[in-house]
Order: sequence, then structure tokens, then C-alpha cells
Amino acid sequence: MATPTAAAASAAQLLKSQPLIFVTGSANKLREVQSILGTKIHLASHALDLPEYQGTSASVSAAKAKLAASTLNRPVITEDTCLCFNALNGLPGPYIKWFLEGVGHEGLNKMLAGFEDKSGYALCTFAYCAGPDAEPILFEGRTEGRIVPARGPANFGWDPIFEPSGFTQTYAEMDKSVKNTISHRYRALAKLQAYLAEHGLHQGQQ
Ligand SMILES: O=P(O)(O)OP(=O)(O)OP(=O)(O)OC[C@H]1O[C@@H](n2cnc3c(O)ncnc32)[C@H](O)[C@@H]1O
Ligand SMILES: [Mg+2]
Repeated sequence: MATPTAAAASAAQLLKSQPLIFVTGSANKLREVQSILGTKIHLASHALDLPEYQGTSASVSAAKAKLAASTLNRPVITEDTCLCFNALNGLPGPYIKWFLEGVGHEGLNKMLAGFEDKSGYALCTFAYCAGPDAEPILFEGRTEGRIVPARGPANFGWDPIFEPSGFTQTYAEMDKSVKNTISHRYRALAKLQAYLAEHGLHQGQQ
């Protein structure tokens, strides 16, 4: 029979090699996460229509992760993405999905018509939850920019109306390989990846 130390070591080994499951209902998010992480993390995915919780990005992301970890009984990551307008004190923020569905790119621009300040930021919060009884750990990434009339293909959310600072192209116009090295999602994943590497968790081929 395995000694307690051997059992703990084999549990740690299991966690180290067990896939980390990215739970999302968004194929676009999944594609970006896979291309940003490559083979560095042992990643799998599970499509789940997660509830649209209310609250801060941190609390929304943590609630998604807790639900996903207890539903799947596995280590999971989830994420929440916000688009925040500085003139509106950070709104629409976590409610961007409904605003986008309700008023579209043009309506989002019109919301800022009465303001000189068109600046804003994209905020992504990943939550890592090691299992049903674990507390989610959060990793935030933020990219500054401004809201502009839509330019570029309308394949992914509000990409056509967000022009990141330091660039003349919107997220939608730029090559995916560029977006994936400056985006809110990339910045949050860099922190998550550093945490997992430090703790030897879910490591893929480096
Ligand atoms: O299942 P989940 O992961 O929640 O996927 P979702 O699509 O519902 O995503 P959110 O709840 O985080 O809502 C974020 C909204 O912003 C959009 N979005 C997310 N990331 C984006 C990005 O990088 N560029 C443009 N739009 C994005 C997305 O399509 C939603 O309308
Ligand atoms: Mg959602």
C-alpha cells in the first residue's frame, strides 16, 4: 500500500499532468486561448452555456469557475471579459454582452456621442479553480484603447470598435497574431501561465 507521502506525491503528479479544462460557451475565446497558450499548458475545453452573472468582473469570473468546477468535478479555468468606457465610469463593463446585442456597434458609439472622452479599456479576468472545494484564483489582464466607429470584419464581439492604444488598427483589423500578443486576454493568460508554471500544474510541452 502507498505511504501517505507517496499518495500525496502521486496526487500532486496527477494534478500536474491532468488537463486544465477551459469552460466557455464562446468558440472565439477558445480559439484565442488555444493559440496564445500553444502547448505550454495541458489544455482541454468544454462548451457550457454559463450563466451571465452580475457584479464585478472578478466576482463574475469566480462564480463561473466555481460552477464549472463543481459541474465537471475537475480543475477548470473560466473567464469574463468587459469593455469599459472611461466617460461612463467603466460601464458597460461586464454587461457589454447585452449592450452589444441590444444596440450594436453603432449604438455603442452613440452612447459616447455626448462625451469628448472616447477612451476605454478591455478587461479580462481568468479564474482558476482546482476542484469543487477550491477557491478560485484570479488573473486580470487589461488593454487600454479607444472606442471608434466599426472597422474590420465583424467576427468577434466588439473587436471592430476597439482600437488599442499605440495602434491605428482596431482589434478586428489587425492580424490575430498581433491581437494575441497585446490583448486583455493575452495579458491575463500570461499571469495564469506564470502561476501554473511556478506551481508545476497542468504543464504541457515547453
Ligand atoms: O461562456 P462565456 O465564456 O461567458 O462567453 P461569453 O461570450 O458569454 O462572454 P462574456 O460573458 O465574457 O461576455 C463578453 C462579451 O464580450 C465579447 N467578447 C469577449 N472577448 C472579446 C474580444 O476579445 N473581442 C471582442 N469581443 C469580445 C463576447 O462576444 C461577449 O459579447
Ligand atoms: Mg458569458
